[in-house]
Amino acid sequence: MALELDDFHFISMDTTEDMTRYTVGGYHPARIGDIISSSRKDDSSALVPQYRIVHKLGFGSNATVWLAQMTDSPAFVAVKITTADAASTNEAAMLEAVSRVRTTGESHVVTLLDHFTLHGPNGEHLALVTDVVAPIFRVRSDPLWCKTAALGLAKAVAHLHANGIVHGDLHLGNVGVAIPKLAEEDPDEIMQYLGAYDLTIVLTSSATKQTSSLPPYVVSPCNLTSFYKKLANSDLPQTKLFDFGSAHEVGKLPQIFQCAVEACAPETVFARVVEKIDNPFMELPTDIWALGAAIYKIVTGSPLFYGVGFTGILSEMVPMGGTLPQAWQEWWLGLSDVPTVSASGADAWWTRRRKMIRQDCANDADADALIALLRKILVLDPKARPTPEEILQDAWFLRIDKPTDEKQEPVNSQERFGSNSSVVDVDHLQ
Ligand SMILES: Nc1ncnc2c1ncn2[C@@H]1O[C@H](COP(=O)(O)OP(=O)(O)OP(=O)(O)O)[C@@H](O)[C@H]1O
Repeated sequence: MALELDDFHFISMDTTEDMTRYTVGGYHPARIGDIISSSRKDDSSALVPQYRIVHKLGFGSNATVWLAQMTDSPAFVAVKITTADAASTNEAAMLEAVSRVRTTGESHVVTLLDHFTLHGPNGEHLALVTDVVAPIFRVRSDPLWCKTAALGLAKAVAHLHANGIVHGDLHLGNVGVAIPKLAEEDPDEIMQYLGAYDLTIVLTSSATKQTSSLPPYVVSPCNLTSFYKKLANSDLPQTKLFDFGSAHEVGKLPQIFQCAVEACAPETVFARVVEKIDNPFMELPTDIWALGAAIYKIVTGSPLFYGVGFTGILSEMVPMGGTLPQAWQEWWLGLSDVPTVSASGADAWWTRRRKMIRQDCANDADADALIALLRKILVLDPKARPTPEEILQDAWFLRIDKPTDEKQEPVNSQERFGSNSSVVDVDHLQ
């Protein structure tokens, strides 16, 4: 298929990156088969590791991410190439800081294997080489699988926080699961399994606009989901947290502020929406709220809040907590038609959610334990939220339940998503 650049922005933004960002300061115009390294392309130094791009893994607002192989090894890696404007982020430094201190047991953060500056027509980009993961949301499975995935994510947060690092953009779009058997598979068979490339040719309306800033085509990300399922079979997942583009040391501001609607902590939304602070402080408890929202979504498959956007989300958050921080009183009382904030109102909120949560838990007791944990985490006062260690010791994580066949009423879409079911995926506040 060939599209003119002017059409592209509207047609294919969901499956590929925004084409208008292929400009100076934007994405690097990578192509399948490109060999990239820290040196310029004409420097053939054998000592510098080189990576051949073989497929697309994904894209975000700050980067495209590619499946690649080292030229001297068949092993697959992920190469994240940032936009030139985002090249100065401290993502590599944050990942290095996290990797420096080893965890006991398996790691739940992607491993930084290499990083370098890539020179291209749109500027200098940061290239980060890590292990390849499968998207957690697409591969989620039964209740024990989900609990294991949630436990891994809590361990990742514990590891970061023990090292004084706030992730800052913790949502399921930034969480994957390791594909440990990837290295054992025949690379040719893997490529066969990923199937044909879905390419869209980029043709500008006039020849003068066809600059080297543009790639010759854009490619849709490959589908690792069925491949992961084939390899993992019934194995329990090893969760891996990635995208450290908003990560920062405790007490410092992130270089890039962005927060997914479904994971943004109340104090951050309040600072942005009510206090109009452009780059609010995001401290450790903001990650804890996001962890609670992520656990909710891993288990239920649905976001905590749906289709309400940043302005509506605050009034959704208040009734579920049951108490109102002092600093919020004036704002809350200034709104019209708001309910009285009370503990019984919060009980009623969680009772309404219970049916949906129960649907994806092993049994009634498992669902009740999860709700008790979520109610400890999802509180408006950041200081009242538990630490990752307390979360890891929580009764819900300590129990392994066998699914029972207690009969469940099916959940309808109104109960799953609420009445605002119009927004589909991760929406960011930037
Ligand atoms: N290690 C990896 N293995 C497999 N896929 C990955 C990996 N890292 C990233 N991806 C894919 O690429 C996408 C974009 O990556 P990432 O979130 O790091 O980019 P970003 O531009 O920083 O995102 P954002 O829009 O949140 O700023 C991810 O959503 C995921 O689908």
